[in-house]
Amino acid sequence: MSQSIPVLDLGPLQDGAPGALDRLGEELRRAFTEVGFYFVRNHGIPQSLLDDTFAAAERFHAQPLEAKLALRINEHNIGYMPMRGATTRVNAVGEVARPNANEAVFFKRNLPADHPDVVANVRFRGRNQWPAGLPGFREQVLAACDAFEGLGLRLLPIYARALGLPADHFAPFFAEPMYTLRMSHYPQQEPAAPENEYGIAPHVDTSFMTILAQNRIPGLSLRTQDGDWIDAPAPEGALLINGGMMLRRWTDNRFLATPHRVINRSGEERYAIPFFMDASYRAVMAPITADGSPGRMQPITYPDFMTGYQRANFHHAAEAAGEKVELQGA
Ligand SMILES: O=C(O)CCC(=O)C(=O)O
Ligand SMILES: [Fe+2]
Repeated sequence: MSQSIPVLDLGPLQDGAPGALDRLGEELRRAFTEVGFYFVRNHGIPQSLLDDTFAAAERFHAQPLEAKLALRINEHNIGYMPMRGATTRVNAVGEVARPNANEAVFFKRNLPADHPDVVANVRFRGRNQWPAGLPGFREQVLAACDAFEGLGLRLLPIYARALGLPADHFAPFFAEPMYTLRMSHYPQQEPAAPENEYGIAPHVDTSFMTILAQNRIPGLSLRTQDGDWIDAPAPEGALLINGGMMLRRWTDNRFLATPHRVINRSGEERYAIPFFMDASYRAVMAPITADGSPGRMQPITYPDFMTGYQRANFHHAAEAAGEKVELQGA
């Protein structure tokens, strides 16, 4: 029914206003049962930090291709993915799309070389790959990761209330959240570009929570429950948040994972910085059902889900063609 994206204002919660958490919980429940996306205002991340992070993303992508290719994306989904380097195989609207017209670089939690998971080469627990010639870049990315993670953690009590649970329900599952910061660059697509060429083809994220910062250039749209595509703009001071397959699954399909896509025919360069956040690596997510019953899906961990997802989407034909299948939000 709702054709617009709800806006949640975190201000009253910050100020300790009575009833604020329950009110936001109800707004979030509606957002995730009707739309699957919401904006947050008064989210606590300074605009200057977002601006500086966009500047860092532009500096990264302005490097010569060889410098970026030196950081080529690996099995942990960390590193640089070249322009048209991946195709969205699991296409939310069932069409065959061309390789995505964007380039992106992915970072995860910055683990030290002697971390036990790094030493054991645990999948999705690899070390970040940093560019050699960009002073200050690493510090900026780390500051952005800390800020987005902080916001994600502050939102968890609202998710708990939206599901009728005690405010601290999710805390033990997010002791050390998995996350991926993606810096995407969408070049202008030619007006004459084929219909099935997207900046990013219609897809559903894998994440529990995606916090999205966009620069001022439009291009993102989402598909409503009615099947219409509506624009998801980037209003000043607001961040856009959505849920992916992990949220849908964990909530026993009660919360939506809404398909979305990017087309950049704005005539300008578009940058976006999504932050995909998930539970801790070893946290077991058992379905949270309305009546406390076991639910339809098996309990699962992040690595089990991600490896199963990748296997399900693996096409030998794609591999033979040297094509990388996009891992959304790994
Ligand atoms: O670029 C955007 O605005 C959204 C990108 C996106 O959906 C993704 O990276 O999963
Ligand atoms: Fe996405």
